[in-house]
Amino acid sequence: MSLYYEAASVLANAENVGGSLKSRLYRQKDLKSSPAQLFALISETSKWSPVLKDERKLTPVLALLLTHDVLLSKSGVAANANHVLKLAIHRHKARLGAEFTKARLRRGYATLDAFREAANDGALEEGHAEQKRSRHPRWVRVNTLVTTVEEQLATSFAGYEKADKMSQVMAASGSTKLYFPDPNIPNLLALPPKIDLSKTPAYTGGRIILQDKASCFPAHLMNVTREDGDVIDGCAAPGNKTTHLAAIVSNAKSKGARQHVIAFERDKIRAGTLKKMVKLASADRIVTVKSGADFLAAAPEAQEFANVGAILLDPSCSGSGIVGRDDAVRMHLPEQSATTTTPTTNSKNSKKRKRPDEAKAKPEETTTLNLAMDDTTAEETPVLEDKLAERLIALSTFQFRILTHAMSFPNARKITYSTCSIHFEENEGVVTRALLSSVAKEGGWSILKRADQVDGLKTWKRRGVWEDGKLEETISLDEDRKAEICEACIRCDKGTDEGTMGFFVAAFVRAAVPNPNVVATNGHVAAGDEEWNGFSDDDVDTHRAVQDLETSPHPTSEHPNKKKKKGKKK
Ligand SMILES: C[S@@+](CC[C@H](N)C(=O)[O-])C[C@H]1O[C@@H](n2cnc3c(N)ncnc32)[C@H](O)[C@@H]1O
Repeated sequence: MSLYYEAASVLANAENVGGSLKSRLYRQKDLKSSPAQLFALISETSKWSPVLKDERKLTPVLALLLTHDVLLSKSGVAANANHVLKLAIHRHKARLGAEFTKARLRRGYATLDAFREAANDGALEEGHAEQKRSRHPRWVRVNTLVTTVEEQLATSFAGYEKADKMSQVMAASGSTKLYFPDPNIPNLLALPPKIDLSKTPAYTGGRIILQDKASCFPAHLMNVTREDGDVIDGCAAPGNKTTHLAAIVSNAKSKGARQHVIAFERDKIRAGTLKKMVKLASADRIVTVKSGADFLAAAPEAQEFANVGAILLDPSCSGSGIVGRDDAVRMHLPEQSATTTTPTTNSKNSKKRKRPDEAKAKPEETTTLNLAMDDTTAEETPVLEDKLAERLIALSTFQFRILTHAMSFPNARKITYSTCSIHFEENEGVVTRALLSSVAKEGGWSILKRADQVDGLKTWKRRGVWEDGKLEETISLDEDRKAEICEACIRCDKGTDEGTMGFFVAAFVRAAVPNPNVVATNGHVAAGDEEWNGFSDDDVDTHRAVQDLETSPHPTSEHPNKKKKKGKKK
């Protein structure tokens, strides 16, 4: 019977453990219930919580979880017949059933099935009509390592109709069988926002990958050819861009080249997710995962990177472009003041011993609880407004370092740099500072102009936006140069008709490097490119620096606003 107590404790998250709901459940080693069962209970209950929160006889979270199971779970409450919670909820079963029917009729649903469909579509949420207008489609990338779009349309999406416009897909309910082929990214389909593909054989078998459109831009913009040799993904987990790169590389490979993707991931736990995703996508024959490996510590001139001609960088960022995912859990809790009787009490005077998981639970201060459902996006957590300026300095310092480090790989000819941030500092700011850096100038790097970008992205209309006053005063660019940089940068905005999250990507190129395939055979780098040695193992742990600016200042002096930080208390 720990199921409900454990679910309540996970939801209360008294210890403020970070990460998505799924990662918290799977990381917690002392759970008695299965993480999958807990996840199912919490996510299903959340769908019904706008209705069920009106139950006022139990502690808020327990009331929701138990009411859900007593009314809506096929097998009822998962407990022995004489368990205190089961008895408590069953005492109210008849009344709950009657209230539930009234709630259904009040909302205008004639049958339970119609009510269920509305819950699954999010229609029970307040402001649903408003949200519907700016909904985020379910983007599906067909994994061409194992299948084709044609095959998926004939099998996994058999019976789906092709929409004429994106707007039709965005407004459709979760049960509408509709798709829209994306005009910018090959092998990408937009499906209705609330569609649940997570249990389909195509998803669990790795034939389709749920990846936001914007997140497909970097690998596509890279436009990998067989001449590019191996490709590094410098910040890879959970691996959406890695497997996308692998699919593109495999396409080039079929024309005769032997190319690999080398995926760096500094966080070992996230590297575990990355490995699973790579295997699931059947990309393990192409991708080598470097688990726990810091890309900043990779020696550019090492033999293992001699054939690296392209580097994709999608480093940690503020995550300010991430949209509230449609599959996020939004739990509506009963009002705290409404808690009247509880089978186990949190009252100070109670003589009854508290269960440890209950004792940990802090009182719900809000009536809604928002939880990220899974880890398939990024590792970013929202930044508080008052900490934003500091975080942006820390993040952009790290981003600049990682980008210029990539520029120091002697045989690299292409780099993409992306973030899911909307901030100039992390985007056009980093790009400009990197372009003006000595490593870029000496290495002959320039930004990939719009006219030279791959089909599909050349025509993408959202471009970079310049913000004066955000770079240090010593950087002075004329208006033409600013406009040129912005035109080369690609942006995606959230809440638009295009159905993307907020995103930024730019690419860098250079021509004057030897053919990587030739270099790979002799293992030597071209003369003249050796001066830049990248960063050593002794450099600061940037991840810590990103998370804690106060205690771990950055060693590089190249950040524009760093001077302003001088003298700051550490
Ligand atoms: C924004 S996420 C990457 C998302 C990924 N590209 C995708 O599309 O699935 C950034 C990742 O980079 C990792 N990371 C940050 N700094 C790194 C470094 N110096 N070396 C290797 N990995 C790093 C973080 O742990 C995190 O998993």
